[in-house]
Amino acid sequence: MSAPTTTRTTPSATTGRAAARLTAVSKAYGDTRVLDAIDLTIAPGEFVAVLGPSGTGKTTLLRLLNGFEKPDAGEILVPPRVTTVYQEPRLVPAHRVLRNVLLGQRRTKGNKSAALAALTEVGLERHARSWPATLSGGEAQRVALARALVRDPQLLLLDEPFAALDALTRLRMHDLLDRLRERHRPAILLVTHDIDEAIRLADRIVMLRSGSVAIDVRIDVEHPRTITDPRVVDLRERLLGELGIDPNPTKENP
Ligand SMILES: Nc1ncnc2c1ncn2[C@@H]1O[C@H](COP(=O)(O)OP(=O)(O)OP(=O)(O)O)[C@@H](O)[C@H]1O
Repeated sequence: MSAPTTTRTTPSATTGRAAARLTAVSKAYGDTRVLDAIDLTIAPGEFVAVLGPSGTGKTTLLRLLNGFEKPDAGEILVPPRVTTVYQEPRLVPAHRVLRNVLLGQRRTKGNKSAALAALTEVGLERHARSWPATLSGGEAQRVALARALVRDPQLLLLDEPFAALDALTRLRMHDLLDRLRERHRPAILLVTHDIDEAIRLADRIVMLRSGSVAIDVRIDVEHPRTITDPRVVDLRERLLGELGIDPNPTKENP
């Protein structure tokens, strides 16, 4: 078996037509085998949603891609610019919004105007001088998105970024993510528990189960997708079935 590696590389140089590639990647914590020889390739600009029951290694997969974890075996190729947005916005309370967007970057005139432009893109330019504590949950998460965008990621990792938001704000965030994606075209890997969110946003859904890829399916349905579209209904039933959930719980059996 080859030694495990994580390599940051120019996508076109080593990964061919891929923004990220995992080859035979395994990861265990003690006796718990979390990922078992996973193969996964994400194309440049592709939006992949990762679903799966709790504890199947979704977050571990993401942590391998952003380099916070090392694989036990296999090879991971990622581009140089990888950025993660988490469920909680992770803003520094002692810094104003603009400085949070600039976090970790030099405070040059160019970087500042790029940060302001990113805040404008997420509709928060008027909050540039606000403190994080004065923002709503949705606004704070938009700042987190602006902070990710300003780094111009080739691979954007989203770890349940909308899970803590109310339903209406979540729908607005879906629209915003659509627009940002259209403009910036990073490859995206979204970890979510929300099947409808995955179907609404992604080009492709990967479902993990017991450390392996149980389903890997492209969503060939044009946007905007409606939940009544028969192709969406079929896909939803298939995904719910894999999770062991009845798609029509109120329907009476004949
Ligand atoms: N640092 C760690 N040390 C030990 N065990 C860990 C660690 N991180 C994760 N695990 C274990 O690895 C397994 C997979 O965890 P992971 O967080 O990747 O799952 P997940 O699919 O993201 O779960 P959820 O949907 O509940 O967020 C779990 O059994 C978890 O307890």
